[in-house]
Amino acid sequence: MKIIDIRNVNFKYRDELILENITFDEDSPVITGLWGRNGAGKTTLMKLLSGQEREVSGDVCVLNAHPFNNHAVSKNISYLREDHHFGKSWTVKDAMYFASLFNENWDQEEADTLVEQFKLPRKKKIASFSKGMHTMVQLVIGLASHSKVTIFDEPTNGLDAHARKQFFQALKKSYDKNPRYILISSHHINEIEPLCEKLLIISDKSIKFHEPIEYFQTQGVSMMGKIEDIKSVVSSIDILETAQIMGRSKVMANVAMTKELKESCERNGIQIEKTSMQDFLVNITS
Ligand SMILES: Nc1ncnc2c1ncn2[C@@H]1O[C@H](COP(=O)(O)OP(=O)(O)OP(=O)(O)O)[C@@H](O)[C@H]1O
Repeated sequence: MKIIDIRNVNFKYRDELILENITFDEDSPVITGLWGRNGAGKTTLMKLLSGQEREVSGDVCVLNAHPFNNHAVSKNISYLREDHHFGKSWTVKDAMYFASLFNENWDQEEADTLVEQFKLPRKKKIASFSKGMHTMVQLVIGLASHSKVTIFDEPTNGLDAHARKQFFQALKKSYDKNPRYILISSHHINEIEPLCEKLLIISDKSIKFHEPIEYFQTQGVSMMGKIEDIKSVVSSIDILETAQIMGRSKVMANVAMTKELKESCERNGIQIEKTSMQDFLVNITS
């Protein structure tokens, strides 16, 4: 059974095409990072996967079923986003109680441990919490639910560095204990890189890449030298960006950092280094 199977999906808000011909699948538990520039359609894709929006055409299949308006499948999907509302008078204790009723794989021990770790007061109203504390309540629910498909939409927005680190550690621990499909969006690729086994990149309304993290760890190089020398080692179509620095050319290229390429650069007097993943992604989606 495929966990996710998305075929030729198009989605519009009114007449505006937001996602076009989206196709990807996943058949094993994995932590996948979702990256794209502002307005690229990350939240929209997450809403389609969690059954909160319906595709205009194509087929969205999650856990072998169409998730839109389908409680049988959506009970196995957790979608956590910043503006989630809790009941006005709810405390953490209430939120955890309701979450335990709606999530059949709920792990109370993990929820208790996380509430302690995040130092969330159990009996105070969530409505009186700071923005970061409010987010933490959702993160605890997202993790302790152990849903087969768990989707975190920019989960660390508004969290301080310490809380972000705690969340990432908790996510890894929870996943190791119970591997499942986890999709996590973030603009800060460096933060999620150590956690992710794959990256899903959206650009121009479509999936640009759905690759293991290792692909992004080798792809994308920065070269400095004479442009004619650089063009002798990489093809012009792989050149993403060129700048002039003190009479020399600085080029970012969409090629893998291989031993052969390093050696060719050495022979041609070209300095070469791996670009940061963030720079590479920004350039490849420009
Ligand atoms: N309810 C809506 N009605 C109309 N258009 C919408 C709606 N929600 C989102 N959009 C549009 O859909 C596009 C994709 O938005 P989406 O929120 O999915 O992007 P995103 O990648 O999550 O962006 P960001 O990184 O800024 O959060 C944007 O152009 C946005 O304006």
